[in-house]
Formats: sequence, structure tokens, C-alpha cells
Amino acid sequence: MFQVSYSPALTLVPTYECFNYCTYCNFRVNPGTDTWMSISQAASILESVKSHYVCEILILSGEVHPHSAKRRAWFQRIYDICQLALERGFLPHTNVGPLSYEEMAHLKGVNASMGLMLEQMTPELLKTVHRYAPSKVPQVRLEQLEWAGKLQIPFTTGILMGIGENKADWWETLEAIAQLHITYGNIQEVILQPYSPGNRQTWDAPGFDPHLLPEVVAAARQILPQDITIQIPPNLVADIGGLIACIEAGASDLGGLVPKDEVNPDYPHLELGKLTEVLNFAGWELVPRLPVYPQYDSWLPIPMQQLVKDWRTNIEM
Ligand SMILES: O=c1nc2n(C[C@H](O)[C@H](O)[C@H](O)CO)c3cc(O)ccc3cc-2c(=O)[nH]1
Ligand SMILES: C[C@H]1O[C@@H](n2cnc3c(N)ncnc32)[C@H](O)[C@@H]1O
Ligand code: MET
Ligand code: SF4
Repeated sequence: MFQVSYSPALTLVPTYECFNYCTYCNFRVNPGTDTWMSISQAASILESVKSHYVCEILILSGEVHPHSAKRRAWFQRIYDICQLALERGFLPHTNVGPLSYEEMAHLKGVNASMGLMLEQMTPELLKTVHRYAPSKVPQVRLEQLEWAGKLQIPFTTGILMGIGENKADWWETLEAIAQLHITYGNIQEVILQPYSPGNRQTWDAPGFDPHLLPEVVAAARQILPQDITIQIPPNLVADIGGLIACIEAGASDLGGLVPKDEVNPDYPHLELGKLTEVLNFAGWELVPRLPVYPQYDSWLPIPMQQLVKDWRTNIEM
């Protein structure tokens, strides 16, 4: 049977506070209105999932401005949470917005892979949804992918669709990812993320029409090099039929199946058993994977390589 993968994951949020105002966001709160996650809080969450089936710890955060006096403490908290997760035997994947080259280099030491969505390359969105979101300047984000390449960090990126871009913009952004990967070889997966409204975004637009997704998947499969996996979030598609259509069009990963989707809390995941069953029925086997793809194992810091090796024998039974 053909296989579709997912990552057994848990999300930790160091802080929801963010200096950007992406108008489609349901995650952010205003700077200064949130208490950051403490290390002991993180420790007790990790303790509570110990017996469960979790490998990846996704560290997803709101952002502190690069020139803010609080930036150093923010970064240190993220680093400490990664280190803690690693010590407890989990594999961290950090996605906390653009980093300085030095910050990224430090985080490489405590992450199995890292991520940042390219969103869309068109500068037009800086006049609309990203008007007050300096972190979303396309060149800044593309440079992040490049730095990750130079630092040999296995990387997850993707496009967010339905935020005011057009079709040509999708292909341009996917081409940019393809080019980057041809140069640096560090893009392990690309997420095709449909914008999905919740209760808190200020942008008044309908969600991305999920019926268009299979077509985007098929085109992305043509544009992206074969060794890049295409990921579809199963909770943001219309229904099971839509999900199967995406898989048949070339998506082969469902991303992190988490207890709570922190970015889209209004869209719960199907229970793992149920998802396994419906995929089986359509002829697909759902298999767990690590946050780092096997071809990148040799890029990881030496101490992490043994842990990854252990996870591979445990998880890929
Ligand atoms: O549960 C989620 N996981 C998200 N993930 C995690 C993803 O599903 C995978 O678990 C990781 O990429 C590891 O392979 C992201 C990772 C990124 O690097 C960039 C964006 C996302 C977005 C989400 C998300 O909205 N919800
Ligand atoms: C972590 C990633 O989540 C995505 N993101 C942010 N808000 C939404 C939303 N309402 N719907 C779907 N994806 C969203 C962005 O692409 C961001 O980079
Ligand atoms: N703030 C980061 C970004 O937008 C990651 C979390 S978004 C909810 O890239
Ligand atoms: S999408 Fe990320 S950068 Fe934009 S407001 Fe939300 S948390 Fe901040």
C-alpha cells in the first residue's frame, strides 16, 4: 500500500505576544499582555505527554522586535525550551519567525529541523494583510531560507493561500522555493496552507476555497524538486474526499498531528485512529515520521544523531 506520513507532535507556545499584526492571524495578542511560558511550565507539559506517543515538539511563537530590549530574553526562553525538550528525549522543531544569523546558528544546536513559511513572494501584500507585519517582507523570509541552507539546517517552509494573492503569485513563490533548494538542498517539505478564518482575525475575507487545493498540489508537484515532500494540513481541507484528492495529486504528508492546532484552534484534527481508517479505506497507509527527514541526519549536531537514530528504530517499526 502507498504511504502517507504524519509527525506525532505537541506544540509549545513560548508566547502569543507579537509585534506584527498580520490581519489574518488568530494567534497573536498585543505585546505586554501575555505571560511567557516558564521552563517549569514547559517541563510539566512534557512530563504529562511522556507516556503518550509524541516525538516532535513544535515550538511556535509570537515575535519580539529584533531591536527590542526584550529580544534577548525571548530568544533565550525559546532556546531553553528546545534544550529541555531535547533532554527529555523529544525532537524540537522551531518556527518563531525571522531570526538573526547568530540566533539561527545557536538554535541549530538544539533543533532537529526548523521552519518558516514564505507565505507569498508578492510585495503587494505589504499594502494589505502584511501592512503592519515587518516580519513578512518577502526578501527577509527568503533570506531566512538561504541562511538555513548555509547553516545546513533541514527546513520546512510553505505558502499561505487565500490572503489576497493571485494564482501567478503561488507559482512564483513555489519557484523561489525550488530555486533555493537547487542551490542549498535544505528544503525538506513545503506546506500548502489554506487561510482559514477563526474568531479573532480582523481581515474580513472568506477562507481559501479548499476545492482548489488538489490543483495547487498537482502544480506544486511539477514545480518542486522530487525530494521535497508536499504537506497538507488535514484539518483545513473540506472533507475526507478533498484530502484524498490532495494525496492523489501528490501530497504525501499531513504534518504534525497535534492535540491542539495553535494557529487554527477552531479546526480540530480528526482522531488518529479515524484518520488511519479512512485513509486505509482509500488505499493509503498512514505512517509516523520524525521532524527530520532521513537524508538530513548527517547535518545534525553529533549528540543529536544518536537520539534520531533511536527514534528511527522506534517509530519506523
Ligand atoms: O499544528 C500545526 N503545525 C504547524 N506546523 C508544523 C508542521 O505541521 C510539522 O509538524 C512540522 O513542520 C514538522 O515537520 C508548521 C511548521 C512550520 O515550519 C511552519 C508552519 C506550520 C504551521 C502549523 C500549523 O498551523 N499547525
Ligand atoms: C505559522 C503559520 O501559520 C499560518 N497562519 C497564520 N494565520 C493563519 C490562518 N488564519 N489560517 C491558516 N494559516 C495561518 C502562517 O502561514 C504562519 O506562517
Ligand atoms: N510568528 C511566526 C510567523 O508568522 C510563527 C507563528 S505564526 C502563528 O512566522
Ligand atoms: S502570523 Fe505570526 S507574525 Fe503574524 S501576527 Fe500571527 S504570530 Fe505574529
